Amino acid sequence: MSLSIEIDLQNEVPTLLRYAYVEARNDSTNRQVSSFLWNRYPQMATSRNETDDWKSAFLGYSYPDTPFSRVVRAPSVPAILSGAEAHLESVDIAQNFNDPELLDKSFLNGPTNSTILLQEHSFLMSTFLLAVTLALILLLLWYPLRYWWRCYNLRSADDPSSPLSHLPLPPGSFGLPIIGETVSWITQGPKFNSNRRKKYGNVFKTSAITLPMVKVTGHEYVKKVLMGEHEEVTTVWPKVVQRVLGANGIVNTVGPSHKHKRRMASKAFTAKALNSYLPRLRINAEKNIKAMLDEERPRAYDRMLKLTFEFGISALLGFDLNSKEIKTSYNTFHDLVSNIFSMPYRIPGFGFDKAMNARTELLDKLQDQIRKKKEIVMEQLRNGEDVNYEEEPGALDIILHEVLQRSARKHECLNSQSLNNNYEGEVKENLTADPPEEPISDLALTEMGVELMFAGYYTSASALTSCILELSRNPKVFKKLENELLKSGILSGEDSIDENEDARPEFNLQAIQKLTYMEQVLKEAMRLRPPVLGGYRKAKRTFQIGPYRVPKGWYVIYNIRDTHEFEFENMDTFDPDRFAPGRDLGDNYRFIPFGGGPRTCVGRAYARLIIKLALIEMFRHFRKWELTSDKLPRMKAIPTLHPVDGLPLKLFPRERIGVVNTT
Ligand code: HEM
Repeated sequence: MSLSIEIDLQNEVPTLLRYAYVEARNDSTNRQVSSFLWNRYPQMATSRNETDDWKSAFLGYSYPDTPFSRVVRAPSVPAILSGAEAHLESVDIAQNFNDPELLDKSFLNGPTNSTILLQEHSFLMSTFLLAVTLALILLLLWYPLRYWWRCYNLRSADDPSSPLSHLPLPPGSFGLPIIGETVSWITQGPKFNSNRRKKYGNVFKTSAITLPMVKVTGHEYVKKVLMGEHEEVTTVWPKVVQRVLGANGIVNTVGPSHKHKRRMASKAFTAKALNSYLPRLRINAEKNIKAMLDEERPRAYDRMLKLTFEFGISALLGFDLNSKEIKTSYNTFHDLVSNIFSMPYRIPGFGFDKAMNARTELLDKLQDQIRKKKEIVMEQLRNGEDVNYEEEPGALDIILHEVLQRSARKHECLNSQSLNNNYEGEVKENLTADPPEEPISDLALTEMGVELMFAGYYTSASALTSCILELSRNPKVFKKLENELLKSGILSGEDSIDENEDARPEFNLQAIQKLTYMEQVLKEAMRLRPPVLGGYRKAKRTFQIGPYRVPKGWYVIYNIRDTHEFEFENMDTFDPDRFAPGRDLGDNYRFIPFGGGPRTCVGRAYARLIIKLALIEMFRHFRKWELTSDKLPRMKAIPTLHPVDGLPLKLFPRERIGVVNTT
């Protein structure tokens, strides 16, 4: 009992102070005390008015409209006041007012130990009770919630019009209500798939981010999904990817328009086009690999990112930027790519917002360039000229040329007005061709430029880093590749390739394509560590996969890494001879680092070229490289597979660049 009185008094200190204050103010001789109290304990009333209310209330007045007066009229107040009075009687107010310390003691005494204990206990007790209540509620709701979640997902699988509705759904679990298996997916990494594959097989259902989906592994099922593009499935990238890359490029376009854009883009990756990129790429490769010599702690992945980015700027976009401009655009692209798999909530300063800001900045710059390029191409077309490969066009220039040329041919309106001023509208009006070819607008070309960069430089840097990693761990493979390069004559040649253009004979696409062992090494690196782990699709209609049905509207994810694991024995052994000429791989869909079917990677020939070029430069400059740690680096899958530490290397430069010591 006594404890509770103490608590009351403690809790009511402000009341006591108010009481004292009112008392003091009532007494005209005690004005001094009153102002002292006001200054010292301003917290006792939020305003003088409030105190006046209190005073009035205490004296028996009431102001019905003031909240304070309502408090005063509360039934507990008289009791508090009498408690306060009782307390004050034992305190000589007038005396204590002159002694602040005493006043503190009288009014603001801290709670006794037992009071604190009781307060802590009561806090713990109420937390405990709250937790128990919540647990009970959850327990009661658990089974109904799970049942609802199951029904909700099963309802989404209903497609009565489908002749396949009698087939069972793939095995698997929808996980926890609402969040599904999202948490396990994020936390378990590759084990998420492998554990479930062991349990359910190569086709299983799951649910993540509230969406029911089917995950597919193995050449048979993956082929079915990839070949079903446009008919049974359609590509659907996550929302943020869609927004950041835009709806007009290749990646997010579907149907005939997609086919048309791919056809245009593929012109930029013919042998002729690739050969025309080579001189620029070689200079860039040499500059970047050489720069590693000056670095205190060179990291392979970081350098390869810079290198593939610069490759992209010059060969894909066809820009000639100075080092400052390259650095600025590198940072902007980095913001775009590294945040492209963020949560779809645009909050200033967070991932999605950063990626969108980067998009706006890049589109602004690119659109300007495209307008200028367009004028040049228009002039060439008017003069009846084809792409001038001597002038080292970028992939985007070649695509632009193709787009404008086709449009001009098709509509027989090669006059500057129609193409310059209202290109999109003009073509739309006259469109009668079969299959329909959507006009490719400036925006579409701009978005294609951004997406070629996006799709190209992180992926290639990832594959290159895996090659470098495995070559450092497999000296025999290193030696064999070195010998191949030596025999080809590609390694010879002095330092400055731009000044000694003929120093390395036959340095062209065909010569690089003859490096079969290098191709094997690259394939094996991408088998073991595919840069892209899989792809997203959505079922356009209910379709069959194995003995199961995939319902219309469900998401389908095909697994690249898991397919390699399933299809190849000794997944973790690095053995380029798996891909030796004459070794029959069987079905093409057993090895799918570039995907397959109508959505197969558009830039794969370019990617293989730049990776090989960079490796050649590595061999020209270094007789050996080693990892700085004995342990394999930890890998991260987003945005593409890469070592978290950037893969620091110890480099062993060659005495003379390009000269291999064969002893
Ligand atoms: C080693 C490097 C690369 C790898 C491993 C890779 C992998 C892939 C994969 C797996 C896909 C299919 C995605 C899907 O099925 O949804 C793809 C698509 C694509 N890739 Fe690559 N890629 C690489 C380099 C490049 C480069 C250098 C470019 C451009 C120059 C590029 C441009 C594209 C484009 C535009 C698509 C979308 C195709 C479409 O939707 O029709 N990729 N890539």
